[in-house]
Amino acid sequence: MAAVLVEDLCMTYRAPIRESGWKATLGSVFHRRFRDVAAIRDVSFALRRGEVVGFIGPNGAGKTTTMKILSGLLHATSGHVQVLDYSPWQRRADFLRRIAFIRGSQPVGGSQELTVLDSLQYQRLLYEVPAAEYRRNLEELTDLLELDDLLHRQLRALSLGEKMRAGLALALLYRPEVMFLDEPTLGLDVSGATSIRRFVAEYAEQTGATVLLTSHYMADVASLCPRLVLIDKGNVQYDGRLDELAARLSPYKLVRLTAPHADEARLRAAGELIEASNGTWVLRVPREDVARTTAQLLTDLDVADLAVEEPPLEVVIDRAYREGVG
Ligand SMILES: Nc1ncnc2c1ncn2[C@@H]1O[C@H](COP(=O)(O)OP(=O)(O)OP(=O)(O)O)[C@@H](O)[C@H]1O
Repeated sequence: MAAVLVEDLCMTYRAPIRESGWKATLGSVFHRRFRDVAAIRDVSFALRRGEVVGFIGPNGAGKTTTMKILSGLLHATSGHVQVLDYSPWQRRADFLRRIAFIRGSQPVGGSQELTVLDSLQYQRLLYEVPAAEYRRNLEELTDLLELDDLLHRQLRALSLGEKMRAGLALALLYRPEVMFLDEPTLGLDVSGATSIRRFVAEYAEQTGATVLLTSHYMADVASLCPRLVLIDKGNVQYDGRLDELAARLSPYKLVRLTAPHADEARLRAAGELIEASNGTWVLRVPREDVARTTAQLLTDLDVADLAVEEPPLEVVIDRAYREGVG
């Protein structure tokens, strides 16, 4: 059974039309006009239990809308959704205890006057976490999220990165089996983002949770998600392995070599030279030629170091957004 099943999902918002000027404003009090905004159209995908999947797409593609439907905050206009064995829009208490929807833009809700520990205790009551389980989970989360120094501080006084750590602890205290993570590293510095990534990977591995993650930071996707669902203008454009998407959209690999005495002309003959500094060279080489070219370079030149790299994921995804997956 799939942990998450989405079939032919459509969502159309009814948005009020607001014109500028006082006459129009006054008129709209009596005659409100609306327009339909199709946010997602015929979106289908399924997640197996324990999968960690990247859900990516440009701004306005429909990612948050889909996640809101999956967590039961919105009722889809049409289509079928099933999360674990539930229809999310019913928002049954037992469903809510098995999922978490965590947003980087609003990591912690509720009263901002409470301390992190008070909020965790309140969450425990709300989600009916047994006392022994609460103590065990709290200890584990405190350790994994380095919460020791935060527990006795008020939510309102936390920095963005600290809020995200507290938000994750609150959401994961009841051990949800499915996590919808909407831009969990939004606005975090490099080490803050890295620790959130490490935490998500460890949580998923330890608990076998299913994770659907949106992010505009390709480092999140590259480090966590072997599979991608790419959505654009409300439609799924790609659903498959990340490495296959990279291979499809970038028929080149990068060969980075250190060879201080190499002849530039010889290197240019081996591939497109895209970087050269202090004896380190980067060549763009067609995928099918990589093995032959690197063997030849190692034979012909005095090579101190050589590495074959995939092109940066940003480049691949930018191409997918601009030109489509094809
Ligand atoms: N409450 C709403 N009323 C009307 N239109 C909306 C509403 N919420 C979202 N939309 C529209 O639906 C579309 C999808 O929005 P959504 O927030 O799901 O995109 P997203 O992929 O999460 O974008 P981003 O990466 O910018 O967060 C957009 O065109 C957006 O303007």
